[in-house]
Amino acid sequence: MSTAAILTAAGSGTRLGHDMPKALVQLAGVPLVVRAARGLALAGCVGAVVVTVPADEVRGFQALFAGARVPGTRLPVRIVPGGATRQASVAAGLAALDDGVDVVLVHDAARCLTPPEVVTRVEAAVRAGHRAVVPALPVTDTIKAVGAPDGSGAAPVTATVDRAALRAVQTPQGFDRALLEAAHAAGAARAFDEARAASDDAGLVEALGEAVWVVPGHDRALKITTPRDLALARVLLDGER
Ligand SMILES: Nc1ccn([C@@H]2O[C@H](COP(=O)(O)OP(=O)(O)OP(=O)(O)O)[C@@H](O)[C@H]2O)c(=O)n1
Ligand SMILES: C[C@](O)(CO)[C@H](O)COP(=O)(O)O
Repeated sequence: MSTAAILTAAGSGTRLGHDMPKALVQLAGVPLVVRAARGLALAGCVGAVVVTVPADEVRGFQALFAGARVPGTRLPVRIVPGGATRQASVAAGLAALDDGVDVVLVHDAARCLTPPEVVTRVEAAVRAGHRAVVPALPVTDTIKAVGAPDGSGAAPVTATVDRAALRAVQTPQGFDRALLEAAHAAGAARAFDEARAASDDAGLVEALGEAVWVVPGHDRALKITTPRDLALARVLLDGER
């Protein structure tokens, strides 16, 4: 039995605002998707990676992963067309896994600086018997629930949430394969509607009534969503040199 990763890279990157899919945007000369795949390879516990990509970009991504390996490593890569939502892309990745895979890590290409130790921590927790595991960080802002905005755009606060009980969830999220497949099958009707699709895979597992466990995440596992995130990632890399 082995562990595989599904690396989601089929998004367009609207909020980043480049004229190419976000996963192809370069950070210090390396596309985000290649950085993310290298992080998975460095962890040492992943035996294969399935990358979900925009349907019209399959050849371009295949060229990035020449020889169907993560560049600079021997880790095998399969490129598959993703779907209309992240949930649909993960479902497409699941369908492409080899038979011998029993643990699946689902990771965002957009979280391309995730340290390998986070990957190994999540995978080890699944192997230890926690069938659904997410890395996460405590929240540092005060979080308030709000109601509908009034005519001026100001929204009334309806509650202040106890932040001690909250966590901001990252990827990779790790799962027993059978559980993840059951969760995606049960949530399949939501997959093609962005408004109803699950924003993460653990949410589909929770909807089944199954337990999801949290392990420590990492500041560097930030999701590159906006130009500000990309600038922050550049600063983090510069700080390393
Ligand atoms: N249909 C989709 C949408 C998203 N993703 C992937 O899911 C991850 C998290 O999505 P997000 O950061 O929201 O990326 P985009 O959807 O590209 O961003 P935007 O909403 O700004 O277009 C990304 O690695 C993205 O490539 C995917 O594989 N398939
Ligand atoms: C999966 C995820 O990265 C966990 O925080 C997040 O939910 C993805 O959300 P997005 O709106 O698809 O970026």
